[in-house]
Amino acid sequence: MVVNDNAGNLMPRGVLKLIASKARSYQVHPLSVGASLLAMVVNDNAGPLTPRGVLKLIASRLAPVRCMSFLEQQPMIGISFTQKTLAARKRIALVAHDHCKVFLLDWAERQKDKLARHELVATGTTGLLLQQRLDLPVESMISGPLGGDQQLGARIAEQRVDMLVFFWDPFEPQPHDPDIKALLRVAAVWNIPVACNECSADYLLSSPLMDQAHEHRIPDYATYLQNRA
Ligand SMILES: O=C(CO)COP(=O)(O)O
Repeated sequence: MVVNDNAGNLMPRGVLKLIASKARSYQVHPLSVGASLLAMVVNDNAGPLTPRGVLKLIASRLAPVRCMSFLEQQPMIGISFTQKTLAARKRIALVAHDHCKVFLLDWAERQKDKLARHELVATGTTGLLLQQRLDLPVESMISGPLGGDQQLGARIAEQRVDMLVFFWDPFEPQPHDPDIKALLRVAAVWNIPVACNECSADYLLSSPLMDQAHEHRIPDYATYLQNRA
């Protein structure tokens, strides 16, 4: 689509050069599905372009560059995993952006009995509001935009947080977007359950795993350190 936009206005040789350079830059995509999809995208609506030889050239250049299937690849490059037991009493991190705080507070009040069985930790303002609404102990980090998301991320990496309920705002950019992304990323790295809205948070809390010890898979950092020595 990108390649063919305004293609009608371009002279044939210019088209060739432009498409070839774009095609080359896409070719480095490491996943075979990306390359084959691109081949398809580039060839969609290719009719207006001439000569026909150009199309053949592009299609051959964009044909899948790797044949390795996803199943043959390592699950995550260079990472081995180990099992860790999560205790029945979970350490739950709670976070909400300003426009979502009312949803988190209402949800937490509705789920108060279940939340009371676990340890609660939150970013600064969210924590203060939760404590007031629930009358339960909530450990508060500093406020999110001042580094609270990063503090929670560090706790996840240290395996001191077992679950994240983060009602992030899908409509507003945040000044600390990189911190938010980092928090969500590290939660994925350490394979902890994450809920991003009321519905997913209800699903998490209604899981039988909430109130029992269970195993989950985490990166095997100890073995990595041993092998590195
Ligand atoms: O900004 C936040 C998360 O990204 C939330 O921070 P507060 O709980 O301090 O408002």
